[in-house]
Amino acid sequence: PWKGLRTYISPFNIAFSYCFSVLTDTCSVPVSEIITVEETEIDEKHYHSGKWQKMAKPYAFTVYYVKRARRHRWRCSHVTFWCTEEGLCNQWIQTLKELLEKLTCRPKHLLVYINPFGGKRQGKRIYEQKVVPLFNLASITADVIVTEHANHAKDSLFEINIEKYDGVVCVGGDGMFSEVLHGLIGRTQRDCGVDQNNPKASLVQCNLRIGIIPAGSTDCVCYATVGVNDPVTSALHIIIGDSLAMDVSSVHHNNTFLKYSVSLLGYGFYGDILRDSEKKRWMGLIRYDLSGFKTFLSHHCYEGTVAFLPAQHTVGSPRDKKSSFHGAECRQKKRLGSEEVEEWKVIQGKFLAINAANMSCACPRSPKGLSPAAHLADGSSDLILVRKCSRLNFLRYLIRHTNQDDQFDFAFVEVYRVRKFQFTSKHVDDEDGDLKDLGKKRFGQICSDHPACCCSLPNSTWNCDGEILNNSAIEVRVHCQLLQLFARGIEETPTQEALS
Ligand SMILES: CCCCCCCCCCCCC/C=C/[C@@H](O)[C@H](COP(=O)(O)O)NC(=O)CCCCCCCCCCCCCCC
Ligand SMILES: Nc1ncnc2c1ncn2[C@@H]1O[C@H](COP(=O)(O)OP(=O)(O)O)[C@@H](O)[C@H]1O
Ligand SMILES: [Ca+2]
Repeated sequence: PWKGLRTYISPFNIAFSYCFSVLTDTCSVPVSEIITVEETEIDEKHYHSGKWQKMAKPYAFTVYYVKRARRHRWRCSHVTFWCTEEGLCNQWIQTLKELLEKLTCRPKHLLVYINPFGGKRQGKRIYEQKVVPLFNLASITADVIVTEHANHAKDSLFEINIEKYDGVVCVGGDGMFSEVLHGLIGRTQRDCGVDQNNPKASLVQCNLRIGIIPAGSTDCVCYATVGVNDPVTSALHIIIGDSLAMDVSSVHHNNTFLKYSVSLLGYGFYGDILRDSEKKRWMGLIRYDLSGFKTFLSHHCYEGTVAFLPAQHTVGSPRDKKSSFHGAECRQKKRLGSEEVEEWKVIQGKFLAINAANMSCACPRSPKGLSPAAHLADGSSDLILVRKCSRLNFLRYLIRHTNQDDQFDFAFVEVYRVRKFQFTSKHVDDEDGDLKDLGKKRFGQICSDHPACCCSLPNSTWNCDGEILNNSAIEVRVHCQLLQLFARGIEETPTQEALS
């Protein structure tokens, strides 16, 4: 019946493998990657354009599906199928729609937060121009909140009736994602009666998944979980209902909850960059380069003690060559029995940077990230200690984040996979004054007393996913798979044929 077809679909494929094959360009698309199926109106012009005239009145339907493009990008593509029998055409539409309805992982109704001031201030435009048309195509409805101030999204998640949504979408950068995550985790704990201030409490997993439409400055969470910071790709992962579990670290100070962290928790270098760059927010994205350069020249180191609990339950090490990223599967060897003794390790010294990476922290600046083999969902974090060294050595260390060389292969760099850690500065936090003033003054000054080595300063601040923490002494614990994203992890690069 499919005479004169431009494209041909095999019923057998649908029946047996939930796939359809487009024989003309031989591609196969799993039903799970079909965005939608629509009846196609055939206009008079099209019909009389010659090609179809010999055929009886044709009927057609269009399948919209995910097509992979270069460098982990996804695009919406479509193919139209024609035939002369109305009944058969309808049957195809019906069958495909039924198959799609069985995919219960797909969201229907979403709550969207847009930070209009993130990154290049394009959040609203990106959402309206790139995401809305795709959500409409997929019949996804959304309630949209454009934030009016910092913490708007977080606070609103404590009040809103979240039960009617299938997910929360944040349009912005890592800071905006962090807000939504605090709102969602905080709300879940409140609803379940768990006290976030108790560092030993076992937190309850969130039911709603979060989708990130990248519109920020670093977009590291999106980049490291999708493979690219591209709004269309992220929208498509949301539409097809992908899920990716991820670990979340809780940060406490003196039995008081401070923050959660999913990507980088950094003291010293990244803390100083962030503190300096916040004053330069008006500059946009280059603020990080300027502050980075300035912080690099300042070359401050900080004295303190790091105590950590090595992760014995995980497979693999931070020094593995191949990224052990792959996603949702939790690569735990075994659950630790409560009778197993926890052995803390203690390291004291002067550090240029202390970084805890819960994920690779890959971003456009560093495509393999701070800890390329960090695992997203194994209940561990990679703790990187960069000890006092010369500027030249620190520069060599930084440069290795941008190429294929091993950034851990230095005598002054150590890396551990941990479940918990604590940091205490040699100089105790003085909340009401002296040190803070000192802290304010010291930024920007290039140490002239010790030009060759480091200038030791009392305290830095923690950079917690792009937010500043005011205490230097912290206690950190990784919560395995506390959160789910609309993502699937970074796919193996498809072969050239698959792309053509
Ligand atoms: C010599 C070049 C060295 C480049 C080394 C780059 C390593 C970059 C790793 C970045 C990891 C980022 C982890 C994610 C952090 C975000 O959560 C967080 C918030 O993001 P948001 O603004 O989107 O909300 N972003 C940040 O904290 C920004 C970190 C920015 C790091 C910039 C580093 C620039 C270093 C420049 C050194 C220059 C030395 C020049 C010597 C001649
Ligand atoms: N309407 C708003 N006005 C001011 N700040 C906001 C607003 N909405 C969100 N924020 C805050 O802006 C900060 C940075 O946002 P983010 O989207 O991460 O952009 P960037 O990647 O450029 O830092 C976040 O900490 C968030 O709390
Ligand atoms: Ca992890």
